[in-house]
Amino acid sequence: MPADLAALCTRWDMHQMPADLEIRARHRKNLCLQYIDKLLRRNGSSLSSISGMPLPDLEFLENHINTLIHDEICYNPDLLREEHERLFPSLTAEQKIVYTRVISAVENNKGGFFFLYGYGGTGKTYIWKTLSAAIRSKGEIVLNVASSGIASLLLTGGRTAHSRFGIPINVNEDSFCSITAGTDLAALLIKMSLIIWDKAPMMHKHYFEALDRSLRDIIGSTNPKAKEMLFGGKVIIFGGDFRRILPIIPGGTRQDVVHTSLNSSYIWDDYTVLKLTTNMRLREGSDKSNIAEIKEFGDWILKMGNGRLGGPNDGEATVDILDDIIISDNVDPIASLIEFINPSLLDNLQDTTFFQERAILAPTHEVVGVINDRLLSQIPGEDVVYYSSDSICESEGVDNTYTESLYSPEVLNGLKLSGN
Ligand SMILES: Nc1ncnc2c1ncn2[C@@H]1O[C@H](COP(=O)(O)OP(=O)(O)OP(=O)(O)O)[C@@H](O)[C@H]1O
Repeated sequence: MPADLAALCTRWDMHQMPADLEIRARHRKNLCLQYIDKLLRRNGSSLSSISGMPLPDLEFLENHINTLIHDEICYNPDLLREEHERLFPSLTAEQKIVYTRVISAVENNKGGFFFLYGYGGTGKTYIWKTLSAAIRSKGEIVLNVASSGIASLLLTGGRTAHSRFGIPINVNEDSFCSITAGTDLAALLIKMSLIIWDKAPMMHKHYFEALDRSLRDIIGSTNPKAKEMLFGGKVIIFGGDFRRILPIIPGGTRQDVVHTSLNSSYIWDDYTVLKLTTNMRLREGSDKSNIAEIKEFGDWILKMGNGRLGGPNDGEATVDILDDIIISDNVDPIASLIEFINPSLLDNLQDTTFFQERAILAPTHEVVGVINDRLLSQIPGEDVVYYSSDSICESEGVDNTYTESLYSPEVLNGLKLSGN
């Protein structure tokens, strides 16, 4: 939080407003404060929690609507209907079954917990988009979340589950999300019709259990029956593939990992599994030159996930990796990887789509750091470092100035945490 934010407030210019809208200085200031408050609330804070900050006038507070709900219902219904009309007819038979089951559960309003199981390319994201368009076009709320930031980018209005539900970083079997009754977030959760949670299997079961307890609590405050219902009687659909990344337990055994998975949770007793089995990346109309290659890779990765490569094994095997996904440069593999993903980097620096179309994924933050440093060293000009956060989350139990002082911005910025 910049220290001169209060001064900044008074200088804020309404250049974002339509030219024909004349707003007097007092109104301008209040709109500005309301806007900053909205940004803060999206990130679990508010103007009132920062000492010395002015608040919007009561006049504006009276008109204040729940910005979280507003954000979720402000989609253009005509565009959503068009999108739905485009996507729905092309759903395959198995995709339509998923769609119908979920839509029926939402319409019945009696809750439902689904798991959509399908390996990569079977069209899970396609279904999320179709479901979201169908429900949002009616003015209802769909919360699209994913277990990782990068996966959440694929969803319309997607957020990480952590930030959307205020899930604490350190959870245990008794944890709750940081959602307080009566807040904007609580009202959003009471009002929403469907939660879509993509790439769910990579999260520890305690995250889902924390959400279950919190929803029962929050929704139960308006409807006592919800306390006895899974996820407070809301419809929730998880998606993913257990062959991919499971929860990471530092130093954990195979049994530890299995024990922390979603399907080892008490919530799994009430699930309905829906399955997708057709690789839509190989459908008619796909780029023919790539189909054979995609099919070969798809079959190989599926066998790998099913433990069918490297002969009979009990979870450990020596597997031959396909030649085309191996970096054969033993001398400077990082440089080769960067060159492979970003060919002619310097010639493409001004091309705005160049970096949007490529990404290097790495298993740990250390490796991300090494690759980043190498890549940045190739780009001419001075480095500028922007930190995403330099204060500790209140939900982590930092409630006094002494503890806060232990976590200075320098300490926080020096941490290399696991996670996504
Ligand atoms: N019914 C469909 N009609 C046309 N294209 C489809 C259909 N279903 C999926 N696709 C396309 O197939 C490709 C793969 O689908 P999608 O990304 O939804 O799969 P996914 O299961 O989410 O994959 P991953 O798990 O790897 O993220 C996408 O290009 C998508 O647009």
